[in-house]
Amino acid sequence: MQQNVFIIGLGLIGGSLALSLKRNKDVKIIGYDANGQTLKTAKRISVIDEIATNLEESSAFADVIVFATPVSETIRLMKELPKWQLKKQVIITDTGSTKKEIMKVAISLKEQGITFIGGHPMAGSHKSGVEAARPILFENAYYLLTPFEDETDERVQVLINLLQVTKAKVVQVGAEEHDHMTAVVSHFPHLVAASLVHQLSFENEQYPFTKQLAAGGFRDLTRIASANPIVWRDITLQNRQELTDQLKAWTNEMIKLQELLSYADSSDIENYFNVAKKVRDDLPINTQGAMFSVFDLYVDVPDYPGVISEITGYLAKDNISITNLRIVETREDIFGILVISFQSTNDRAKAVECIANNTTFETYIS
Ligand SMILES: NC(=O)c1ccc[n+]([C@@H]2O[C@H](COP(=O)([O-])OP(=O)(O)OC[C@H]3O[C@@H](n4cnc5c(N)ncnc54)[C@H](O)[C@@H]3O)[C@@H](O)[C@H]2O)c1
Ligand SMILES: O=C(O)C(=O)CC1(C(=O)O)C=CC(O)C=C1
Repeated sequence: MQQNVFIIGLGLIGGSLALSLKRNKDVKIIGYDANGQTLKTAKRISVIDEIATNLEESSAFADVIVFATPVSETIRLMKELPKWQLKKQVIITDTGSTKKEIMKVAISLKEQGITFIGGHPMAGSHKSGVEAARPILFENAYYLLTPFEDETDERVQVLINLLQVTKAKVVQVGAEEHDHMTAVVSHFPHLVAASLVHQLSFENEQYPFTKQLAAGGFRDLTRIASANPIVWRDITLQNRQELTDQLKAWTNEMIKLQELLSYADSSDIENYFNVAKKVRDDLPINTQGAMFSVFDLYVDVPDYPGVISEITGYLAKDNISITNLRIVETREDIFGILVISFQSTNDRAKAVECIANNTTFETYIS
């Protein structure tokens, strides 16, 4: 039976969800975006099947409505929702990175007999907009749902069944717990990344060459500072309390570091890095999701003209698609490091084999 899914907000996440759900031939995607150009692009590149020109009217055809808008807009739209024409059995969900404030607003929907099940796919990127959307974005990632405690299993199961095609790992959590955990692994790291970039910018006034030296380490650590400021403004505002708590804990950690520096005890310093390395190395980095949404491969390449097109040529011949390519200019010897990004671990593994079969270049996975 055909299921009509109405996605509101067709950026990175709404677009990726649309592309992913469309793989189920029984699902039809109706899309809406406040930006008319985005809406047209979404239709032109087949992210959606049908354009919705009017929120109130298009909602009447939807079995499932997904808000994939910045979280403040999601709350504003949720408050308008009871005025829209809705099917009796419609399920409303969202993709927002915060859940507590959204579930508070959902209480009034529930009181009006409307089913709302909060959602948050733990995968994404610093890129935004419909052109960045990818059907495989959610594969192997956690997809958190925050239904009300007394929501019927049958209603939650309808949403879980719909999401099955994304190949995400759907897990149910409470909204408060959600906002605490995501503050730790996602929201607070974004604040830290932004603050490091501010620090560089300040430093750069006196030492302009510093920026040129920002190579792999700084770039890896601050990639997420390139994300959409509106999305992150809203997340920060909605999860302000948890972020304040994280900032306090981080400040205490910095005081510990200050002490380590002032005592200059080499074994304590080494131990500090050892503990961090162990915890970091034990993270489940080979799965997609909160940890990685791109899969990088490092290739040691000799410096001769045409070497990059040679490698991309081998990959193209083996039908391996790449999502990004860059050269890390950290060394001045005859080899450079080419960093190639792939959409999945599988593509990256195939690339390792392909490069080994065709060249003598060393490859590394960070
Ligand atoms: N970017 C990530 O990594 C990520 C990951 C998981 C969840 N999320 C959450 O998903 C949501 C969308 O994020 P994104 O990264 O796709 O952002 P995005 O900037 O790529 O897309 C947001 C889209 O929403 C549209 N929009 C804004 N207000 C609207 C409105 N009132 N009506 C209709 N459309 C509107 C914008 O025009 C834009 O196309 C956010 O709530 C975000 O917190 C983001
Ligand atoms: O991979 C990234 O660039 C992301 O920022 C993805 C990320 C994260 O912080 O991990 C961002 C926001 C989310 O709500 C979920 C995932």
